[in-house]
Amino acid sequence: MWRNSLSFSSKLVSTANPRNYNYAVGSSLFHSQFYSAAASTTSFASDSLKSDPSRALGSSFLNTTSLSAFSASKLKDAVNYYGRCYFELSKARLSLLVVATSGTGYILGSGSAIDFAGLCCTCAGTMMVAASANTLNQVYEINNDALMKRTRNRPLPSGRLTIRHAVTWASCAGIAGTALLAWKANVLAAGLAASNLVLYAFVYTPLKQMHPINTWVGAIVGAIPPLLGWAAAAGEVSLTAMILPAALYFWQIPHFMALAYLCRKDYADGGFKMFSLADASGHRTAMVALRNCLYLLPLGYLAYDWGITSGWFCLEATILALAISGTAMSFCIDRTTKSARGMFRASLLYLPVFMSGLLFHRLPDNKQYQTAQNLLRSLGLSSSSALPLDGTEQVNEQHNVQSRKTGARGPPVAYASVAPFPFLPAPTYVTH
Ligand SMILES: CC(C)=CCC/C(C)=C/CC/C(C)=C/COP(=O)(O)OP(=O)(O)O
Repeated sequence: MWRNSLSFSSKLVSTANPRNYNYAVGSSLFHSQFYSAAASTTSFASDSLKSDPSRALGSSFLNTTSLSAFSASKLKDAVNYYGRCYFELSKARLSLLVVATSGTGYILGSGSAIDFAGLCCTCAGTMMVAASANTLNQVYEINNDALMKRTRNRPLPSGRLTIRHAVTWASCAGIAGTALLAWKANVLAAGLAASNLVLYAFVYTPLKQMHPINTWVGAIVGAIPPLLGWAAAAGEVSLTAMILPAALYFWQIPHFMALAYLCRKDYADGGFKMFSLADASGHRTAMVALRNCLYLLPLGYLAYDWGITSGWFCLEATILALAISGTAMSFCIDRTTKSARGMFRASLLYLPVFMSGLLFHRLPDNKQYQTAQNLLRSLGLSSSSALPLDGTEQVNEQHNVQSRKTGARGPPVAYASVAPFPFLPAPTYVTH
């Protein structure tokens, strides 16, 4: 199917390109300069020039008589041209958001001292792998993108770049990004990035044309980068690493439900099987969005309870989740473009505010450590072998022992979190 799509796509590029190419860049300064310089200095067929200017660029470089014709300004134009294409192929804004989630995951997974060189390498590696994944997504969807208003001017459907060029770019970026993560972070982070690329480009992307479940698979793809960031910093993933991935997973459902509702005609034209297309009234779409907004409610509390943030974050994240749930509720009641747009805008606000709050109220590592210790002990699991104590923690441990002797209990919130269910007897807070 992948191969069929590629060969079909290349036919589409070669037959439809001249018109699209002229439409896309025909009026640009670059096009006129580049075309005349290349055409006058090489015997290259104008068809191939139109289908991919890079061929003409390469050919002209090989031709010594044409070298002088290529002035610095034309080179600059070519750099701008391809820079723009790579920017669009990479869906740079989306990739930057992915990098932000990965960077936040890195900081949360760091100890009290953040390794800034490691953070930069993790962000750069994530950016490259995300750019590669997004390019492969566009290679696969070239025919569908050509049919949608939102996407028809992308570099491939508009004919500004060939498939081969895009695949080469995706391969270089993907391999370089994964290697950087393996080299400067660890194999776990590199493995998560590479698996996520496969999940996005080879599972989610074909699923978009097959089944509405694609949105949930896409939500997993979006949730992995913060886990990757945590793994890059901590060298492992744990339950406490799951707060931001969980937020991203649940957040994406209302975000994409709103988008799929607002652009449903476009998605139908493109041949995508979005959830909203099989739901003419929009009722189920709105209910799914609301349900997932409500799942965001306990995350602030869990971040506090697991010792990742202070109690302020619990309060702020709960208010934030209530706000986005409110917009989802109004979309449920009044299924109009206006209310769907309201939910979409709220989703755009939610993520940066949630991540900023996480970073702002983040607790130093030893507090997280203490909470993990308490959690394990409360569950009757000895943590001493798995988590050796350092000097500071030994002081805290002595304090805990003292508390045990005096019968002092742990904080009520932490206590509540380890009670199995309200109807079961609560466990003793401190066990040995
Ligand atoms: C490290 C790594 C590999 C990260 C990748 C992260 C990534 C690409 C997340 C995007 C998640 C997602 C479902 C986007 C929508 O794509 P879409 O295909 O629906 O968007 P479109 O309709 O605009 O093409």
